[in-house]
Parts: sequence; structure tokens; C-alpha cells
Amino acid sequence: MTQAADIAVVSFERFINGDDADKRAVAKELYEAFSTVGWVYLKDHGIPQTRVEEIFELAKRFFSLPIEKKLEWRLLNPEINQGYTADGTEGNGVDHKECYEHRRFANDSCPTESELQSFKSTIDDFYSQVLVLGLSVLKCLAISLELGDNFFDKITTKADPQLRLVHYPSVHRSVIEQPGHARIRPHTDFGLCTLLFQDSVGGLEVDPFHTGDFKSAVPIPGTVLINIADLMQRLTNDRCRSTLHRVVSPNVEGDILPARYSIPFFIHPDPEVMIDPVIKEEGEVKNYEAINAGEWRTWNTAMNYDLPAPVGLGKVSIATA
Ligand SMILES: O=C(O)CCC(=O)C(=O)O
Ligand SMILES: [Fe+2]
Repeated sequence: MTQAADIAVVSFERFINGDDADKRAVAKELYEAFSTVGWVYLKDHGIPQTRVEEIFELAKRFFSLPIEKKLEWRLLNPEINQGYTADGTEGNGVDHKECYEHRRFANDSCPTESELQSFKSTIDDFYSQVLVLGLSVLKCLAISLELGDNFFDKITTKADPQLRLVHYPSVHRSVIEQPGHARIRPHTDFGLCTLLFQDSVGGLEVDPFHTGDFKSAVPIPGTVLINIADLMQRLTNDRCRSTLHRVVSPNVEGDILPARYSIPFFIHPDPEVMIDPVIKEEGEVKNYEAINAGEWRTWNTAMNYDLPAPVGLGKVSIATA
């Protein structure tokens, strides 16, 4: 059995309701986690568990529709990056999952009320709640980095994160365990940070120090996992760490793996923002060149889906996914 990763559980209650000293104390705990393993379990985050369960039920209803129907909402354009992707579409057929991406402002490839009752209203509502939480987490991080409380507010005024419903279908173990295959292969996320809700099945693993030693990020009910992504690593000049993770077979007996559902929320800055490492110490050298956030997002999305990348863009970082 894979050992559990050493990921801190931090209560956000004192950040939401506390005074300045409380907020700074939570910020310190978050920074400690983000500057080491790059991950934290956040509890007391303000999103009721009933809402989380509701969105998982919604995901199950969506994915149980016939494939022909789901393909009517197919994701086609990396710049829009919204809609459905079938099993095998992302990651050259070696990832075994299907996804639906929801955005903040426009969701043309989304079931209507008559196609799937309460889908849009429920997902829009959940999206708003996770956005509020995500922006609070960024504020907390800004405090810990002494960037000024509103540092991230200024670069996320039009933030359009991606809420993803993920379904890893029930499958024979031998499919996932073929060389090079996984439910999702090792990668880093490429935005600022990701908030991840997972069900109780398990199988998510992280390699915090990039030694190939993956450890289990076990599901902890009532928490949301948060991980630093590539743009935050670049912006903080490697102070915060974007670390490799993957989803493999869960720790269960038997040949048939149970289905697993997860719901990541990928936060990106406004597209026109230049991400340039913040220098905090005299003589500190920038480890990265400045990049445009919008181009970075489009390019990385295109790479993930094997869609044609817009001309003139090229990856210039350590990111692997
Ligand atoms: O399903 C999970 O737990 C992780 C998903 C993930 O890493 C991703 O979609 O980037
Ligand atoms: Fe990820």
C-alpha cells in the first residue's frame, strides 16, 4: 500500500472570521505547506458538505448520459476550453477519464434545463462559491508573501477559472496498470493554484520532491485539497512549489476498479497579465522570464488536448502538463 503523503490539514476558519493576527497565523501555515510539499488540505473552508455532495451527484448524472449526447457538448477550442472531452481525448489515449469543463462567463457547450434539469444552475452556484474561496486563499497567500493583501485581486479582476468535473470510469485494473497508462498521468497544473474536491475512492498521488516517490493524497472528508500550480511557482520565484501528481489504481482488492469522481477548480490570472517573478531579497536572481498569462493558458490547454496550438506560442517552463 502506498504511504500517505505528508500534507498538512489547515483550518481556514480563523482566516474567514478572525482578526489580522488570526489571518496572519493561517497565512503562515499555508505558506509552510506551499513552500514544501506544495499541497494543503483545507478544512472549515465555508462550503457546506451538502453542496459538495450535490455537485458530485450532478457529475454522476451528467456522465451517465449516452456518449452521443455528451459529444454534443464537445470541447473543440483551447481558447474557449469549455465543454466535454471523452475518455482518451486528453493525453494521447493513455489517460483513462472523461471531463466536463465549466467557465465563469460563457458556457455554450453546456446542457440546457430541458436536457439536464438544474445542471447549469447548480454548477454555476457551486462555481461562485469555489471562486470566493479560491480568491480568499490567494489573499491568504499574498499576506504570507508580504505582497500586499490585494496583490492577487488586482490580477484576477476578470478571472475565469475552469471548474472541471472528472469521471474515471470503472475499468479493469490491467488497463490502468499498462506501462505509461494511468487514470491521469504525472503532471503539474499550469495556473496559479488548484482547489480539488475528491470522492472517497482514492488513487491520487503526489511526488512532492520530484524524486519519483509518489505518495497517496488520501481523501479526507470535509476538506478541499489545494495545490500550487506552475504560474504561482514562477511568480514566487520558486518559493511556492508546483509539484507532480497523478491518479492511479486505488487501494482496493479485485480486478475491477471502482469509478472515481473528482472536481478540480483551476485558477488563472487575467489573460493580459504578465507573470514576472517577484524578487524579495537583494541580489536574488529571477529564475524565469516574464510570460503572458493568457498565452500560457491557451498553449498549455492545446497541448493537453492535442488540439492545434495557436501560432507563435511555445512552452518555456518546467511544466509537464
Ligand atoms: O482527479 C484528481 O484527483 C486529480 C485531477 C488532476 O490532477 C487534474 O485534473 O489536473
Ligand atoms: Fe492536476
